[in-house]
Amino acid sequence: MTIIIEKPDLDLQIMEQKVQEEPRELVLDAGFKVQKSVTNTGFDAPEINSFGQSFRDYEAESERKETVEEFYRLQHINQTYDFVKRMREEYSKFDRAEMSIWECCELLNEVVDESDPDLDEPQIQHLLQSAEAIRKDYPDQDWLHLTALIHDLGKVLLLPQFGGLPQWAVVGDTFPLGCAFDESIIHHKYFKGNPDHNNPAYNTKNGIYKEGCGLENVMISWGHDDYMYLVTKENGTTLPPAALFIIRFHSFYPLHTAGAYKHLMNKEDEENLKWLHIFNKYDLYSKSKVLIDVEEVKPYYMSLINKYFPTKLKW
Ligand SMILES: O[C@H]1[C@H](O)[C@@H](O)[C@H](O)[C@@H](O)[C@H]1O
Ligand SMILES: [Fe+2]
Ligand SMILES: [Fe+2]
Repeated sequence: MTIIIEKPDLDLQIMEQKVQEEPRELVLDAGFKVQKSVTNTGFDAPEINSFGQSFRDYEAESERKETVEEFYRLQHINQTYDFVKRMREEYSKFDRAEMSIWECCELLNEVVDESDPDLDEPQIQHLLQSAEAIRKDYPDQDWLHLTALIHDLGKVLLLPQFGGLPQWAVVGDTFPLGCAFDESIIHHKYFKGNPDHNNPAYNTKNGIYKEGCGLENVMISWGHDDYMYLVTKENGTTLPPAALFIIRFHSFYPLHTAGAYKHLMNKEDEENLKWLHIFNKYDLYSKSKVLIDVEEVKPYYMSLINKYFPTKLKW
């Protein structure tokens, strides 16, 4: 069956205008300390998370610190070039489920992410919180609302039906394989236990890659980002390329926040990275204890899902 879906028109200039506009107000949490954003994306980023700490502070003493650090120890030891290659092959069969995007959102009700120092709510709340926040500031970019809604759906890999992968193979920040692990990666010290770290083919700045080869050609640690990117592509979405880029690289903090690995980017990546920078603010700073009423916003997101995706997808 061929499904024809109207192609969205993506106007990059709209983004250029938006970035210069005055920030709008976004109240995330009652009594939350809200700071005028240091970024110019029109989003008031809160200074502290729901645990009273700065966002992404991996050294702060908190109830989650130990769990998060142990998570990164395992992730850094086990994510190797060969592992990622095997996982990509395995999950490119798309033989685990047939379901709609919304069904997958509901599955995420069961999932809690052990790598995240800022959030311990069910993941469906994170999807809706980030989508609603970005929708408020970019009302005309409906593709961006939907991208936010789906960006973490790959976390279903944690569920038995999708292989029940361990947390280190699903969540957390990502980084490239096949070249040196950059110092900016959280808890970098644990890479000492990774076999690739001592492999001369993989431990130089460029490793197996050529400068400017394009991120499309770079092997990235396996997890919810790469999986959801594969699923989205395979099922013939009409979302624009920037959406796929966001999905695949949203956890690539070493690149989008620390500025590492830029030598691997090409021209197209540079354009897409602008969108990822915008997206990242909403992904990170919308995490809050004020929950969204799922049933209330469902009709809006259903309309976007129908616009950009087939009814059932292969997972
Ligand atoms: O802990 C978080 C979480 O797992 C996010 O979904 C991911 O995108 C982040 O990069 C990661 O650090
Ligand atoms: Fe994520
Ligand atoms: Fe997220």
